[in-house]
Amino acid sequence: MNVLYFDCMSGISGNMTIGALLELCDDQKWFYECMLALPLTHCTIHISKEIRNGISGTYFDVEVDEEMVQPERHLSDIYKIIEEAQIPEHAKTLAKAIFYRIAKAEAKVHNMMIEDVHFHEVGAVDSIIDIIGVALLVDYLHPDAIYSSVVNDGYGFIECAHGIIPVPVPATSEIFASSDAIMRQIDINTELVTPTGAAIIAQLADSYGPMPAMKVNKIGWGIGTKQLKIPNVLKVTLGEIAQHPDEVIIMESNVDDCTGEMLGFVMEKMMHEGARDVFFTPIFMKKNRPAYRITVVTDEEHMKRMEELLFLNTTTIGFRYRKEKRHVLNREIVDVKLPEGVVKGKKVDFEQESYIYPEYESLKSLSEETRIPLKELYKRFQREV
Ligand SMILES: O=C([S-])c1cc(C(=O)S)c[n+]([C@@H]2O[C@H](COP(=O)(O)O)[C@@H](O)[C@H]2O)c1
Ligand code: NI
Repeated sequence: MNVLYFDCMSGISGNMTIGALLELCDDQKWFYECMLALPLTHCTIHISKEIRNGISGTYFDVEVDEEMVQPERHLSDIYKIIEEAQIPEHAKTLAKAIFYRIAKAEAKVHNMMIEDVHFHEVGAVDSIIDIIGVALLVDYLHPDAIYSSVVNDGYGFIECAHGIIPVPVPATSEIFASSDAIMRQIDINTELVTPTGAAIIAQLADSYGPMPAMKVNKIGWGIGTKQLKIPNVLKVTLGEIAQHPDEVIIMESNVDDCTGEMLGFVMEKMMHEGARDVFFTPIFMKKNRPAYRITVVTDEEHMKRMEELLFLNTTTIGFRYRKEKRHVLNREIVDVKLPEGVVKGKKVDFEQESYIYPEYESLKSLSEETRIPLKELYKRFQREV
């Protein structure tokens, strides 16, 4: 599974993200062409190599012609620009979702309706270019998952169109408050996370924490505008990890009046009709009744059918359900040759090791064919892998 890991040691902004992601692309020509085709005028894109504390990276900057007054833009105007851009549909959806986060936060901070928010700095031409650019690059790199470090912001005050405002700036705080993002303040007396940067990471990151174990393939450094005592860089790592994040639905019901035959029957039906797993746990219910908890592991697609099977085939009159995250290892079915025949095995990789486990049905068939006991074939299988 290909992943991107954002190390937001010096916070995050739109231009730092573009700089870092550009360094991860083998070919950048298509990116310039898409950006130049955007329906925005009186601005020039500059891409250069710069150094912060000895670390070289890509500095992406949009120079806006100050002489030309840009129109005041609402969210609907920005959506129109995104819609008209010659970019893939997925990049458009992503760019709109990032802008929506900013608009929602601005509306909350300034006590306005989202439709009435008009963008001055956040939402000016450079932010539009930054956000569309980020969406394009993420679409191009199409990672299976994106993780982030805890996002560092500074402290103190900064001056912007509103006057002097505290750091983290109100829009950034709001964006984080309405997402799962995890942030902290570090000992740097300025803004490290811009509202655009906050909206990008809040939209992209699946989770926050230290970098997971991965095979590192490439590193991109995005340079921040300010000179700080720490390196003002965003480090994005492109890597591969063996785990695959996934979501399942867990349905549960406690029954004290269901026979063993009914339970066995419903389990068979559910497994046949797409449940990932069904199991029973002995429990003691109210009124000291020995009973069973029925647990069904399923997905969105099969949940409705599982509900029908549960109500039709057991005595239950209700169930609880929840979504749970899970991590599974990537797996591949392989043939393992034994002197007696071929057995199918499940091959999984974890960190530097590979493991192969026999597929029971395949082992059972060979045992029936050869009359060699299953446990003996199991031992022979282990010797071959
Ligand atoms: O323009 C507006 S409304 C604005 C609001 C806020 C709030 O926190 S509210 C902050 N700022 C500052 O503008 C610059 C540019 O931000 P980008 O995200 O476009 O890079 C930045 O310093 C913000 O803190 C502007
Ligand atoms: Ni504002």
